[in-house]
Amino acid sequence: MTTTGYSILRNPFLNKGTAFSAAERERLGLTGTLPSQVQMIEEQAERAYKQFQAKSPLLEKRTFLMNLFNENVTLFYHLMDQHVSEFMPIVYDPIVAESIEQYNEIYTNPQNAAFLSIDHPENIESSLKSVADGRDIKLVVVTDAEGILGMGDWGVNGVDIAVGKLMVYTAAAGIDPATVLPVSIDAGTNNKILLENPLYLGNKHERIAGEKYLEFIDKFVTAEQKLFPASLLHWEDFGRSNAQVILDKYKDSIATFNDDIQGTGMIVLAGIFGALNISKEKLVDQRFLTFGAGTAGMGIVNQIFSELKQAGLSDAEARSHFYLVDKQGLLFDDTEDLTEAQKAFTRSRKELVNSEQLDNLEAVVNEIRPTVLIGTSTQPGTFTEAIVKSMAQNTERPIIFPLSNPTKLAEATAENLIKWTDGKALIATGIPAANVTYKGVTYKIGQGNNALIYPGLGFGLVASAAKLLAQETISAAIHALGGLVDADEPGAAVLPPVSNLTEFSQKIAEITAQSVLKQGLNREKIADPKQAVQDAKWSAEY
Ligand SMILES: NC(=O)c1ccc[n+]([C@@H]2O[C@H](COP(=O)([O-])OP(=O)(O)OC[C@H]3O[C@@H](n4cnc5c(N)ncnc54)[C@H](O)[C@@H]3O)[C@@H](O)[C@H]2O)c1
Ligand SMILES: O=C(O)C[C@H](O)C(=O)O
Ligand SMILES: [Mn+2]
Repeated sequence: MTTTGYSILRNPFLNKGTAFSAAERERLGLTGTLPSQVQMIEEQAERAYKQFQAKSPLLEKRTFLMNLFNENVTLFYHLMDQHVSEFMPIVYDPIVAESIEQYNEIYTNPQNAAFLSIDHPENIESSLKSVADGRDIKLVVVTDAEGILGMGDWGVNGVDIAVGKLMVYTAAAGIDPATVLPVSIDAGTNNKILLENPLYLGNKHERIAGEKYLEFIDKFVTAEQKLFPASLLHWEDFGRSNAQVILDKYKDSIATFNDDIQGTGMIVLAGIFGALNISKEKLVDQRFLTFGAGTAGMGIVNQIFSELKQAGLSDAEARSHFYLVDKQGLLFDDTEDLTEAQKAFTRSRKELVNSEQLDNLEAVVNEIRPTVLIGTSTQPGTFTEAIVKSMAQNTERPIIFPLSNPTKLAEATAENLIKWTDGKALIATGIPAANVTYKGVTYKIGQGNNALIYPGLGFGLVASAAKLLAQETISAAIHALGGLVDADEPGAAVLPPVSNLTEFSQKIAEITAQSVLKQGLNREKIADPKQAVQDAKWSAEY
């Protein structure tokens, strides 16, 4: 990195803008390049926030923040620290979805992301090196954008989700933004809108799949590990047919996790624990219905399954708690087109006399009377009044999590769920939801989004120099978060509020680091895990 003159003003990791002192200006060859007043970061943040407030609509606010990030990373995070609940939905879900849809039209600056093209595997290593620009990379978020949120294939546009996820990492947990790298794997796209858009910035051909794709992924992992051997590799928004395959291939040899599978499984189980704290019920007494048994749905099922087994249930007993509904209806062992992950949790037709009729969610809810209903289907409005009322008839405190993102894809709104169950439903939604006031009680709605857990988990792994992520660590982090609910407050949420994100991310990071050390999975010697987390924490000050 060049560190003098205009090159420093144009380097977002080093730039302080008007906050460079007279001495620094002198030393760095900046005298005369800035107005004479030297400002504090607080003054810069005040000005930036006023500029932010003047922008409308939210997508414009997002563009403003991205430009600020491109100019001065420290100032961006200083401001985000002050307004985390306000900025989260803009920097991240749901507004990130709009920015992805309009990426080619609103494109400004690649935000220090690496763009890897499937047509040029020979460039993987040199590209990663160029983008890192000598920085010591500790965390990589990679997407191939085949399954962006619930919106499907968005080709190179999907890079924004990797950027957004990393912004949440720093704002929530305090990972040094100079040590992170967003990566777009451009394997082509099957999205016709993009292929027909003359402004499309990615590879203008169909998605490459199969052997060639997996070879490219392998080359990427090899290069990434070679260049950044101390890094954690986070997979985001891969398609259903690749996400689990890739995770299984690498999870036992490097520090890695898939956010949609594992992060989502973790946040949902933490939310269920929060709900059970409120209803004073037990996990082993629940019947789980997952609507949309894809990447996230199966990640959730497997996480709960693992917890049930830890509670002493046999494999068969634990499996008997689950019912999966996908496009085909309730999944039976003779259903066609089952995925590998689904096969372990199908039902037998013998157990249900009217199995032929169980081809839609309503029939299944009426028949099996779930106590927990999870939506990861990408199908908006599918938790209908009839379905929700049926659940409420059969269980005192139904746990209902419509998790599909972004906003337009949610299976139900929190407001309707409260109304239809007369305030009985225990709810978490994928995107942020406002409080719901009903019959004099104000219900707070937890955000069941993996963003509430992956930053603490990932930061804890980085801070403890973890070689691998073990199930035991995942479980420890879940319990840490699920226990943070104030169960006795009327209308309590099942998860802690985003406004406390930095506090609970710190706690999750500490628990994660402790667990890594307990299992001897740390690459380096670390005396005190809490101290290691503290020492690794970056703060947005000059
Ligand atoms: N809140 C969170 O933290 C979180 C985390 C991950 C994913 N999600 C959301 O979950 C949704 C699914 O994501 P994914 O990564 O699992 O995608 P995916 O494509 O892997 O899975 C979606 C599943 O839904 C099924 N489906 C489609 N139409 C259906 C229908 N009509 N009825 C029943 N099932 C149907 C698909 O066959 C597939 O199995 C997305 O909207 C995503 O934003 C939320
Ligand atoms: O990105 C999000 O908001 C959560 C999750 O990873 C998703 O894919 O929906
Ligand atoms: Mn995701």
